[in-house]
Amino acid sequence: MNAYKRRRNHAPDWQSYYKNGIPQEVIVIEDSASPRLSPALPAYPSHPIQQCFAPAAAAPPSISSPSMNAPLLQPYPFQNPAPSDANPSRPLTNASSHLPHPYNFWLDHNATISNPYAAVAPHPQAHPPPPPPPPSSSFLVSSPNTIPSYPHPPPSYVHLSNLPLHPPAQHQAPPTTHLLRPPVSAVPSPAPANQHFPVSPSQPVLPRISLNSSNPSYPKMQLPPVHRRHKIPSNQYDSPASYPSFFPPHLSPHQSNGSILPANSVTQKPKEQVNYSSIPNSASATQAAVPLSPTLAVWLPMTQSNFQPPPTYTYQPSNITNDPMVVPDPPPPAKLPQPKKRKRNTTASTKKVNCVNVPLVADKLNLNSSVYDDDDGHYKVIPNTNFAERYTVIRLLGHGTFGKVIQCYDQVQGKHVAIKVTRAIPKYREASLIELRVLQTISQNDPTNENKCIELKDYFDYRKHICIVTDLFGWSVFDFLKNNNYIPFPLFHIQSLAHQLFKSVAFLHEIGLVHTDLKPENVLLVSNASKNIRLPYRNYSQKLLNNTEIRLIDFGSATFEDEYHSSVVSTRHYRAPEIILGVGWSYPCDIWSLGCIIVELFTGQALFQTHEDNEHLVMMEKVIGPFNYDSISRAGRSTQRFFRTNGSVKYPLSNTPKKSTSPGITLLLDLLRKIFVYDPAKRITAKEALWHPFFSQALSVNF
Ligand SMILES: Nc1ncnc2c1ncn2[C@@H]1O[C@H](COP(=O)(O)OP(=O)(O)OP(=O)(O)O)[C@@H](O)[C@H]1O
Repeated sequence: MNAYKRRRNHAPDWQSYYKNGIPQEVIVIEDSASPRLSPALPAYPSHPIQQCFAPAAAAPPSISSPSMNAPLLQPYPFQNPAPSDANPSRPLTNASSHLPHPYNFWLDHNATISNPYAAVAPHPQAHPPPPPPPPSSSFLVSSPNTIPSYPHPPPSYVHLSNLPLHPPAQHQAPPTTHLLRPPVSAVPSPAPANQHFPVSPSQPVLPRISLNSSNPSYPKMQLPPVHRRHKIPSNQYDSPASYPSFFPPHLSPHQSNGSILPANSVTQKPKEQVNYSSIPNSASATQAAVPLSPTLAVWLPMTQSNFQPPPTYTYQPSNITNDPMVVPDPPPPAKLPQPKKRKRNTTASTKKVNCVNVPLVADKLNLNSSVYDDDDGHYKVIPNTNFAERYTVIRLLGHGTFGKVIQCYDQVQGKHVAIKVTRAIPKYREASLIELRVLQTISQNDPTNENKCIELKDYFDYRKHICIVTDLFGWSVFDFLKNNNYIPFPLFHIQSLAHQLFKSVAFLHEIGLVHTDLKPENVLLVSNASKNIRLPYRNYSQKLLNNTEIRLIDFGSATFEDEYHSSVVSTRHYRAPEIILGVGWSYPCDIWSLGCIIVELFTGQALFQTHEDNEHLVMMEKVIGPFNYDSISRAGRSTQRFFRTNGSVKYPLSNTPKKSTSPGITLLLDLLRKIFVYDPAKRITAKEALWHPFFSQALSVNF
């Protein structure tokens, strides 16, 4: 609700990130002591992964994101030479020489984590967080370097028949529990031999699905099955052609004019067997006995500077292929179609609640309000007191400008619930009526709660406080991050969290709602029960969630697209540029916020840590690229005031404190590239994002 407050000033020691070497095994310690952390965290940022994504000198224009004239996110290891932020004198041409190998962290073989979606512990907030850990000499953050497993070609376009696994001779028993893949039902039926995955008898075959697919808590990844991949609803990003950056430049099927090369015009090199074991690889010694997953088997060699692609990687439009699993593509268009102007009207079946009647619960004691309210109209939380003749107050869960959230015991249903008790002040009471209306609309349109927004269980007016009753959940994602010393989530958890978020937001947008306040604090874990994982190269343990299921909360600022929009929405760090520039906002502002959240899950840090408009814009300029000069010159005076005559953001200002720093943070994901598009009309939608290949890649337990 509160768009204006906050927060966060911490800085992990990125320098000592890998200083003790690469991980070789994971030890799982059940119920071990809290992690030991370092109190001294030097200034952010200086992590090599950030240096990898320095602005490109001459990046090609993005076909699918025309507004990004010069995309600044350059993937490791395909980046153009460019000086890094942290060390401008050092070009990044030879990133692999100073970066740890991204796949050193592929722990397929050694990971011993059994089903991470198993037990659901009692509500975590019933147990106070562990005391602050003792200081340690080093602070290591888990690996944002897992990111370079992306970009990669979607499995259905990759023919691996001739790809040797490395090294077959030393293959050991395939892992059984750690390859996290979508449920069986969501995965395309296996390809015939020698077509998509290595299946020759001399080559080991990794299990394609090893997670218990019947586990209902695992989010259903919406994989585009092979035979349907050209039948997804038509939009900007629904075909292989929409993902040009997916392919390394020399493999791209796209010509510079945007058209797709016909398959037979792609240069075919003589068929050759690539000897991957001869590729210099700092990880080879430790990974010698680790079988590679299909995705890794493709991308590990590609990360080497001397990699020569075997001809089997060549993209072929499927009308030429003999693969019976692939439906022929339509003939390639001469020019990629311009993205259509997308209209996201609410569907005809959307039920919009227009009137909320809040039942009154009488106060039998008829006390003076000063007994139960403080001076600000907040309800005083006193444990073990009666609340609304039905609940017993247990404890305070959280509070904001608009009120408090209290854990209560429901004597009728015999279970714990969360009650949001709004301040007894007219404007906050009105705001909570808006939230109630939104929650009712959500319930009516998703009665079985498939879309993981918080469910309204009850509501009433008690002692002049509007009260909203919901199920009780665990920590917010932000609280978990904080309690894990801001150690980033592993990539396979980020995949799951991001997929659920996009699904919830796609649903909200479908019914005509913009959330407007998406942030890690408003994403609750159903349970924050976790394991303590101790990595041998760290001298402390870290938490690994047992279950990544989440619920989206705080619909206090949610706005129907066709109704009044306040001029400023969103919490600062997650605020989209169109809101700052005052040029009008809609659904895409949620997508921007989701992008910021995803980066935060990757890094443990808010992407745009600022409290000032110009500084915020200059940070965006640094991370994403220059704003569009034409649209600035067409914008009104109030927008133009942020820019110089050449279109760059005015910064620093005369009153900017000297020590104010720029974030220097950039992270590359193709998905983020499509999210962080200045023009909201060209930004990827939540529905489109659900089809993004990031969500269909199989990820291993990876730190
Ligand atoms: N159902 C729930 N289960 C457990 N904790 C909850 C629940 N709902 C809310 N909380 C806790 O209360 C906090 C505040 O909730 P919420 O964001 O809905 O209130 P708010 O007044 O709008 O807060 P803000 O002003 O910070 O946006 C959450 O961050 C979360 O920690």
